[in-house]
Amino acid sequence: MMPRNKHADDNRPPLLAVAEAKQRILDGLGRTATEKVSYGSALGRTLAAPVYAKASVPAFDLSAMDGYAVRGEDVKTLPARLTRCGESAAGHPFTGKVARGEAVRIFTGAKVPDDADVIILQEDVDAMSEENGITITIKSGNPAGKHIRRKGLDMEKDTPVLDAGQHLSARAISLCLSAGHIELEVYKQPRIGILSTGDELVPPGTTPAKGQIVSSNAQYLADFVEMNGGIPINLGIARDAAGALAEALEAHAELDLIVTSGGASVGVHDHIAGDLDGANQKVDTVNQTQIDFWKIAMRPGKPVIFGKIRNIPLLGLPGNPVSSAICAMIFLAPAMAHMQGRHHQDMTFHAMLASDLRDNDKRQEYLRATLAYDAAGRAIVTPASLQDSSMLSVLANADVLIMRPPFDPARHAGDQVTVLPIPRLF
Ligand SMILES: Nc1nc2c(c(=O)[nH]1)N[C@H]1C(S)=C(S)[C@@H](COP(=O)(O)OP(=O)(O)OC[C@H]3O[C@@H](n4cnc5c(N)ncnc54)[C@H](O)[C@@H]3O)O[C@H]1N2
Ligand code: MOO
Repeated sequence: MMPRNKHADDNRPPLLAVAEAKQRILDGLGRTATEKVSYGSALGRTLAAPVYAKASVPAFDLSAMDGYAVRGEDVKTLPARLTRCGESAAGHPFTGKVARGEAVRIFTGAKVPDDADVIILQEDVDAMSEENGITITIKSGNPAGKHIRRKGLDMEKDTPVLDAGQHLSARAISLCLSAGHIELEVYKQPRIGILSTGDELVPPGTTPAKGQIVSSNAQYLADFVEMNGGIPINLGIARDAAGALAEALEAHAELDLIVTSGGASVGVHDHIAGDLDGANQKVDTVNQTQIDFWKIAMRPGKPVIFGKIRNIPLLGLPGNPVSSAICAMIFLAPAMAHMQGRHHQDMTFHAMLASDLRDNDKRQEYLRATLAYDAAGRAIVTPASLQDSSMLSVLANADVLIMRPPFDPARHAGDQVTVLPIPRLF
């Protein structure tokens, strides 16, 4: 009988699918508490309560054009001669009424005077001056109501304009201001601890000695957390030793999520999974560790881990910089959205392949690729020829990830594939 290979794990369960891994991460995360913030600090936050319009916007009927406000009955027959009786400008409304035979000079954004129901563009009017009392000639008209923005067109008083869970973009914040709000109820920013692991790592700014490398993952993850509305907490670099994870957390109890990079795989120097399943803990009950899953059907990103330590959820990302970066896009972005009460939706589209791809195996794949448009405006995607998960040079120059499901058959130049844009900041 052949001796059993110590490293083989032939009875291993099938790797967890990416979608299921994502769902299990979301299921394992709570929402942060809520707080009120001023509009100037609200960018990127998520609304915890719906926003209602405090007043109708516009608050009164406005002219959408520069011209003259008249009564429809006066311009049924053209040309029509009317007397200019006043002016309505933005911020300076005409307070009188428009009588028969009269016209009010009006400008874009100005209140439409009472009794006027037609706006005539100034291009359609002969007027000798900008004086009140002059006679003007209307050469052509517009139907009643055209070029008038009615009261409540944008929002009606007391109606909802944004739902809870809405991401506060600059657009959404300007809507809130227009709706009369200067304070918004939002989810607190999740505090995300970032721990790098590896005896070879030195912090940026340190010249690596032989065998050492500069740690680049932690800064990527910190930027990623910040751009996704969280507060990154640098937990430093843990050495490749059993129990190093718990030690690194000692001074950091107030975390909503821990993200580690490295030490996720199966080597004897990889300790994250071991630290989580209790095998490396002397007193397991102190650290309250749990492992939900380890290893998923994803390339790059196979050794991803999800678990808990001291009741804090932990997402263990692989050390390879490209794996860590892509796993953040696929798992950390939706996780952070979820913690802040928001649903994350990957925005994918289809593009035409510029070169052939061989058939895929059992792992869902995310290929680094560049995007260009041909003369007909079609999106053309070119996968990088080298896809090694250590190659930041490829990732940093990529525009999109080509997403390939497990067992995707061979694809050929000209085929349509699904692509996921890499946001410019990442
Ligand atoms: N026998 C097997 N070996 C490996 C497997 C496997 O299934 N069986 N999986 C491979 C895959 S896939 C990946 S991904 C890696 C992930 O390994 P780890 O998460 O344990 O990562 P490390 O070994 O710690 O590091 C990998 C690589 O990345 C560099 N690194 C680590 N941290 C950083 C950082 N903060 N900044 C920059 N670079 C970093 C590290 O020096 C290594 O070169 O495992 C495979 N092995
Ligand atoms: O899955 Mo690893 O993340 O190939 O490099």
